[in-house]
Amino acid sequence: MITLRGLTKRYGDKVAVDGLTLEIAPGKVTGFLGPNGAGKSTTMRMILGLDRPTAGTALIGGRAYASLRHPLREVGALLDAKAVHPGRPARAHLLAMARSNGIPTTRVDDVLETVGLTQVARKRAGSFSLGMGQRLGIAGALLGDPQVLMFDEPVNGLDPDGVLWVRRLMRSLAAEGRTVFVSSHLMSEMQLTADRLVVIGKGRLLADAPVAEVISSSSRNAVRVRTPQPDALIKHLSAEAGPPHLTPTGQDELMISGLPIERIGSLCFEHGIPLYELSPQQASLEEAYMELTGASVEYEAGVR
Ligand SMILES: Nc1ncnc2c1ncn2[C@@H]1O[C@H](COP(=O)(O)OP(=O)(O)OP(=O)(O)O)[C@@H](O)[C@H]1O
Repeated sequence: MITLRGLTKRYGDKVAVDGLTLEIAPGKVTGFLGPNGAGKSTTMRMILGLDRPTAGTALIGGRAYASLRHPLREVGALLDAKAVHPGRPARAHLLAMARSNGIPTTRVDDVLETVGLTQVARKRAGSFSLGMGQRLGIAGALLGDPQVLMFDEPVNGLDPDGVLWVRRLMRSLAAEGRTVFVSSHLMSEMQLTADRLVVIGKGRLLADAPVAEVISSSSRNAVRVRTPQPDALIKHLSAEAGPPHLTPTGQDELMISGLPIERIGSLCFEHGIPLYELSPQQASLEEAYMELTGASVEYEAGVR
């Protein structure tokens, strides 16, 4: 469990993280989303004691990182895969980490095997590709067999095979009852990997809910209706209290949002309007995310 209470970080006038209060529960993959500069890395750094909060607290299993005797056995993290001495072989890097945290050295070969780096364990980390570097970073996070794991953009640079492997790894770590907190900009990947989402913008909490709830709250959820009598349907829909939003998408086709599918079906039945299609159109996580964060995007490219 990770617990944040009023967690705040200011850099001069800039508020990077603004009063975050939330719990990241065990047994789940919690995705951490937000536009560039939203404060995700700063939040993770404060949880790991790498940045000092201006106000508030961040606790791991009820304790501050600084008070953990063997931190790697409590929390494993991949923040920056490049933060490895380039001249040091992968195995030596992990051995040094293990020794400084009272972790048996047999774990080193176990995690090298888990991440698929056994064959290249004696090669210098500096010679690794981006994807191999990510795998080494993940090996470091897993080394102490911790209950809490945090990954900042873990699939960055991985090929499709690697992306699938990371997804399965996150799911299996959560299934073992661990707390898995992972940031990403890849919405389709998060939709497949996460149980729950924490979305922030300009340092503030925008959403903290199960993935399905974040998606269902989007106004992009709609119902597609095909009927030979669209005008009759439009007339009856307009008479509804709180009229729905209608978009004609073809000669005999309408997209309707803001009215339950059951009500649309009943209206058609009551007024004898034939239906050729009545189907829910679910918003993607990407659409829901864009809607949530629209007002919080800090670095926006000009439209060309
Ligand atoms: N050491 C620092 N000094 C000053 N400002 C900082 C520092 N570190 C971060 N910031 C600012 O704090 C804000 C949050 O940055 P942070 O890196 O946490 O965002 P992020 O959500 O991780 O972004 P990205 O998705 O681009 O990685 C940004 O505006 C950033 O410029």
